[in-house]
Formats: sequence, structure tokens, C-alpha cells
Amino acid sequence: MIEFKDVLKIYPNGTKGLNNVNIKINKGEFVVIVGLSGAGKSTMLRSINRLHEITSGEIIIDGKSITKARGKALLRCRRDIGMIFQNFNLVKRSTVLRNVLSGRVGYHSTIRTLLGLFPKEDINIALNALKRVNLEEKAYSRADELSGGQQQRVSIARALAQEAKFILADEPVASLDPLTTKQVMDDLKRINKDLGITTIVNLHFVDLARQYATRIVGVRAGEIVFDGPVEEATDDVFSSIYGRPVKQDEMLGAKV
Ligand SMILES: Nc1ncnc2c1ncn2[C@@H]1O[C@H](COP(=O)(O)OP(=O)(O)OP(=O)(O)O)[C@@H](O)[C@H]1O
Repeated sequence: MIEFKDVLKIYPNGTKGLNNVNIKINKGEFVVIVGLSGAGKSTMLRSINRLHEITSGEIIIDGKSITKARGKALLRCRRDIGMIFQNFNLVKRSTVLRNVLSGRVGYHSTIRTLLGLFPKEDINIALNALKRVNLEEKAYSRADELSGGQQQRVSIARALAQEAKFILADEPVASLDPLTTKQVMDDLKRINKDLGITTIVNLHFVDLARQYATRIVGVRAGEIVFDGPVEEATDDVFSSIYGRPVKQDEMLGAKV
């Protein structure tokens, strides 16, 4: 479980990124965070693994405070959290397999991973992860030879190789076309269901949020203004999260 307790985030320039956020996300949920640009979605997601440091409050992960964790304890917490970014964050000149293997670095000494010395079982774990996203045959291709959607699925495989208990995906489909978007979202959903990995995704598209989420969290000006099962996230709810009616270009369907 991930729990935010009275979380406040103020950026150095005084902008309030998160304002008194309290929320619990349970094991196995597929949560989609929605809100206007600048609402605080990325700040919320990135606070979880401390890519952003919060100003006050606390974030608890499976009973342990990541906010207070230092050194090895922090690395241990972070090892449980896989991160998916809009721009994939792959080493483009490396092979797909090597990129997926980088998910294993938290399990070994730095020197060993710098030398690329991964044990055989790690290679098996990485190949199995690639199998889950149907990219096993691309293991020895260079990452930049893959399409954008395939590269994003490699980054999902990296999170799987990491044996993450949580996947945080920050706008994972923002730079993909509608067909590829569906493949990436389907992979995230399948992994969430099959492996029980708690998944939190920031999304722009309202219809996509409705299609994949089990729970919708609406953020506005750094505050949670809606939190409920997807069935309750009606058009009116989305309008209230956005402070205006949903626009056509906020529907993926409009791009097809
Ligand atoms: N490094 C930063 N320094 C100062 N202000 C920031 C910084 N990062 C974000 N902000 C501000 O914090 C607020 C929340 O930003 P955040 O990126 O979390 O929003 P978002 O909902 O993810 O937006 P988008 O959908 O455009 O990515 C915005 O007002 C933003 O301008």
C-alpha cells in the first residue's frame, strides 16, 4: 500500500505542487490520475519514489516511510518501485536486453553492474520480462531500432525485471499514436492483473482513463478533488476536475 499523509510540496519558487494530499492506494489497484496541465499529477507521482522531495508530510510504502528512509533503506524502497516515463528513458545505443537488465542493478554491487556482469538468472529474468511484453525476439536489437511503442514496452519490461511491486507511469503514452497507445496500456493492464502489481498512471485522455482505471483520482491545483471508482467518474465529475467541460482533444478517440 502507498499512503500519502498530509503531503505538501512547495517548489523553491513558491509554487504549491501538492497541497495537503491524503490518499491510500491499495495493493493491486490500477489508479489513473487525471487533471489539467499543471494540476500536480507528475508532482504527485514523482513524490512517491522521491524524484521530487516533499516539503512536509510523509509517504508510507508497505508500512515503511520512504520520506524518512536514508541510504540502503531508501534504495530498498526504490527497488520496489518501477518508473515509466513519457520519453522511455532507455539507453538508445544499448541492446534491448541490456536495457531490461538495468532493472537488476538494485540487486547487485555497483562495480559488478558497471562491468555488465549480470548472473545468468538475471538474464533469464530479463528475457521473461521481455516475453511478457511480446518483445523477446527483439532482445538483441539496439533500443533505437524499435518503434516508440516498442521502446515503451521495453521500459515496462525493465520495471518487471526490477521485480517492482509498484509501477508509476508518468504520461506513458503521451508521445505515442493511438494504436501503439492501446498496446502499451494493454500491457500495463495485463501485468497489473496477472502479477498484481499496483499501478499508478498519469493520463491526459479522459476516455483512456475510463477504459483502463479501476480508480480515478482527480487533481486540481495540487489538491485531490475527486477520488472514486471508475464507474463514478461521470462526465460531470471530469468537468468538475477540469473546472470546465471536457474538450474533444482530451479524448484519444478524437485522434483516431
Ligand atoms: N521544478 C519546478 N519548479 C517550480 N514549479 C514547478 C516545477 N515542477 C512543476 N512545477 C509547478 O508545479 C505545478 C504542478 O506541476 P506538475 O508537473 O506536477 O503538473 P502536471 O499535472 O503533471 O502537469 P502536466 O500534465 O502538464 O505534466 C505546476 O504549477 C508547475 O508549474
